[in-house]
Amino acid sequence: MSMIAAFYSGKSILITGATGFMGKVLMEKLFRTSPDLKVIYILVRPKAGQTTQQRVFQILNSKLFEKVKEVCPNVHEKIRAIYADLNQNDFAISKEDMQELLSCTNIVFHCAATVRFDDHLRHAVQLNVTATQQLLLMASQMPKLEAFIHISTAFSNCNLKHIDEVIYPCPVEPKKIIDSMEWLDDAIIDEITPKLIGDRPNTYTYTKALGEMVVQQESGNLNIAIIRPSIVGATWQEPFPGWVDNLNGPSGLIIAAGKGFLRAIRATPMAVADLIPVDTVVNLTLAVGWYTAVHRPKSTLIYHCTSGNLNPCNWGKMGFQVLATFEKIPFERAFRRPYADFTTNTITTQYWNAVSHRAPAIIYDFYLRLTGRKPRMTKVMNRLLRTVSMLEYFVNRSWEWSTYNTEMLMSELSPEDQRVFNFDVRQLNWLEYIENYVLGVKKYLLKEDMAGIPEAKQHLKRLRNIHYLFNTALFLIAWRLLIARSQMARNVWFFIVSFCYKFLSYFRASSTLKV
Ligand SMILES: CCCCCCCCCCCCCCCCCCCCCCCCCCCCCC(=O)SCCNC(=O)CCNC(=O)[C@H](O)C(C)(C)COP(=O)(O)OP(=O)(O)OC[C@H]1O[C@@H](n2cnc3c(N)ncnc32)[C@H](O)[C@@H]1OP(=O)(O)O
Ligand SMILES: NC(=O)C1=CN([C@@H]2O[C@H](COP(=O)(O)OP(=O)(O)OC[C@H]3O[C@@H](n4cnc5c(N)ncnc54)[C@H](OP(=O)(O)O)[C@@H]3O)[C@@H](O)[C@H]2O)C=CC1
Repeated sequence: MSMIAAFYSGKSILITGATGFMGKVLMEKLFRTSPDLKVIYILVRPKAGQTTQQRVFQILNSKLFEKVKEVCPNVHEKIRAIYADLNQNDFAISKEDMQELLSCTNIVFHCAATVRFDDHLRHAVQLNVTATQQLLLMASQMPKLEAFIHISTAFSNCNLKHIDEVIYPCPVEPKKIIDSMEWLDDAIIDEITPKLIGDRPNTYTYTKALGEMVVQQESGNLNIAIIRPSIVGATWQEPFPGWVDNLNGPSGLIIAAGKGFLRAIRATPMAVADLIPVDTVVNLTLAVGWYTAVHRPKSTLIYHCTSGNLNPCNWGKMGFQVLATFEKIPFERAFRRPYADFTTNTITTQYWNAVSHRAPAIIYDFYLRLTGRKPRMTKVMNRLLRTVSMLEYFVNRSWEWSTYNTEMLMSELSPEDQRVFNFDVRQLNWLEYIENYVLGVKKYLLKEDMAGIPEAKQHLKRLRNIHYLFNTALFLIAWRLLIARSQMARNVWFFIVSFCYKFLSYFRASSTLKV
């Protein structure tokens, strides 16, 4: 019997960010492996016209939860959605709900965050720093609390090259930042943001680093651990391979490449692609929850959940495998044939952006206008290129994360726990994983049917023919213009034509002789 699974039985667990990518997989695994847990409280806000209950209903009725319903048929009764907005005081939780949370919670998993790179500093601080502080305050009032697990990111210290499992302080104290956000106006915040984030690339990584400092400073007597995942990708094994439900990280780029919008990227092929499957992160998180509660380490332990130092893969290999998978499993209605290149040169990037991205978008929009439709491709392309430019920082550098605590924890697990809560990335076969990832993007994000693959392949053939025709026409036009202007070009042209004519005449004469 798994000790970790047994540990969660009968427990009341509080999860923030349960409606997010990682939160859903965390809930799924908990219900599937510990169906006897008492209750999972989730802090949810209404969104996109859905009430909190409707959101939970939708999650539980999704494909991700199909296996859970077999193992834990009363899952609806074990999940308690609590109306909450982490941007508000006391999270806008009602008094009764707050009382219940404070008196019953045994374990907290804090996953909620804004993961947008371009979020305004005020908002990123509110969610990634202030809300963490408030949650810790709540946790300190929970008499039954056994462990508080905070999800950070391996990139919180991406300004460093080698990162240990320790908290690195930021120059300005988080408390000062929180206070200043109360009274500074947006214009001043905009002005000081570059100075505050320093050599980090965005407000996300900066505020996640501040969040860690808050955890350290406010930990008091709590049993706390911090998990730092790198780039979280689709599921590797559980509950089934390839599950993904948002565009973050590589998923959006896989779509953009598969649909033929993105054909070149400024990326270093040899740089380490530190991707980590979401189920691996969740398995480590649950193991850390158990270890922190049962072994009560004296200090806050940080666990790196990364792949680079144990089973490295680089962006070149990853890009190549993504492209190879498109050959077998193409996406439907592609704009152009998927083709791609990595370049590390800024001028080449600008050239590719103009020739391979913007020009086809402009031509397509011209075609849309001619056929009486609204042009849209240039706008889509501009947004895509903006997104790509924000991700470039992460595909042109390599980091080294030490993983002593993570490896120590692995050695502490029983063989059964190592199997059920597997977070050993050395067992990951990248080629297989990437193929399943692309397939998952097609099925779960794009919602495309496998039956459409032959038609998608036909469509790609048509695109190839259009591409050849277009290039030939372009060549002939360019050549014609050149001939009109240059005597030398004319001479070359007549030489080629007469050579071809002689060759054909010889060929015809020799075949006549044979007859
Ligand atoms: C020698 C080798 C030869 C091989 C040749 C192969 C070459 C291949 C070259 C190109 C093909 C590539 C193939 C793919 C290969 C894999 C390569 C993958 C590279 C992946 C890089 C990932 C780096 C991630 C780093 C993460 C580090 C930190 C990790 C964390 O801790 S947090 C989680 C990460 N967070 C995020 O990812 C959030 C990022 N997103 C944002 O911040 C915002 O969305 C935004 C980018 C600022 C855009 O904001 P907007 O205001 O414009 O609005 P919105 O968010 O609504 O989105 C706008 C439109 O953009 C779409 N979109 C959103 N995200 C992505 C995305 N990641 N990729 C693509 N598109 C995205 C969104 O859908 C909107 O679209 P619209 O509705 O049509 O307008
Ligand atoms: N994805 C990745 O590549 C990585 C993620 N991480 C970390 O993992 C954690 C989970 O990330 P991930 O699941 O990918 O992120 P998502 O963006 O998918 O989920 C974020 C979650 O936070 C919730 N949330 C945001 N704002 C509020 C609010 N004001 N009130 C209540 N809830 C709110 C969201 O709720 P709602 O659905 O209502 O918006 C959602 O449930 C984060 O801490 C992130 O920093 C770390 C490394 C990499």
